[in-house]
Amino acid sequence: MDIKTLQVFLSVSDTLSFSRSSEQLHMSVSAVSRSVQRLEEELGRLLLERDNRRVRLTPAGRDFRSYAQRAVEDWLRTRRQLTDGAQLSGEVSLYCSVTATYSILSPILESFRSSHPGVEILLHTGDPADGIEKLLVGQYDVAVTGRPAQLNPRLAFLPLQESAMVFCMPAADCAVRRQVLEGDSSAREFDWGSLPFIVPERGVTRDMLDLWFESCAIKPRIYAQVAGHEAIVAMVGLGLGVGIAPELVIRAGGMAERVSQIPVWESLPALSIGLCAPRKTLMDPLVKSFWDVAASTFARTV
Ligand SMILES: CC(=O)[C@](C)(O)C(=O)O
Repeated sequence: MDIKTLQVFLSVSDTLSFSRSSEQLHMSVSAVSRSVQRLEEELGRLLLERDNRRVRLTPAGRDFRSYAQRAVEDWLRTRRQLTDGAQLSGEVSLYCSVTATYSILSPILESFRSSHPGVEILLHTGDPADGIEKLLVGQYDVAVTGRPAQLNPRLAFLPLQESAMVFCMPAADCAVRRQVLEGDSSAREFDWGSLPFIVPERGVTRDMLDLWFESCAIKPRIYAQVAGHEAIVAMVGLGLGVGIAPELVIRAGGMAERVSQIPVWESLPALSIGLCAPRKTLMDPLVKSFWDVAASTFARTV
């Protein structure tokens, strides 16, 4: 049994006519009929009932038809992916945080590498807050970033995963933790202004936090401004202050045990994490194929 045989069977099960299928497939009627017959012999079951007037699917034929449809679709898709990928060669440059390399990029790269073996990925890590700027000056093709409230119209954004933004404090007993626990952080009147805050230097999450401070009428005490959420989580874990970070970064990093969440009266909006690229760059078939693989990888997991 081969794919061609399955295609012949599917055609006859659609047209319910050997002669119409023979025209459709550019084969002789006897070749179509032989092909179905050989399939039936191989399976030891009758798939099509024929009499002089008409052709009908048997119950076994109906079952086999759904298998044949799946097998043919699967084959066509795989062939398309392999041939598309084999034809493409070149480089795609990516910019993202260390956390994003293993939590977001690794499943994408796994399928991309097998479907596009000729394409090389150049990966650079750094503060995700710089991603958009770097794309706009043409330094990279694609970045993993949080979605800004206002996206520059020259950029496209593909959302892949949502992550809650979490306020965190040191998990071990220390002065900062005691200071938080002295009051009720989930109450509106909690004194946030006296806590040493470790905040992102700039970027989407810094903007979110500034808005939050403003809407809650809090004048924060900024203890440190750092690049990258991993550094915030590490500093909080060391007992230096309280901070914010996407839950994904806390969970994926090595300090998850050393920080704990601070309950809040009003939470920050969730961060939409995804791929960002200049619209112009997306017209490059290499970049577009990476984008498409990312979309289908995450469509399966979300
Ligand atoms: C925005 C982003 O890339 C992450 C994974 O959330 C991060 O590293 O902060």
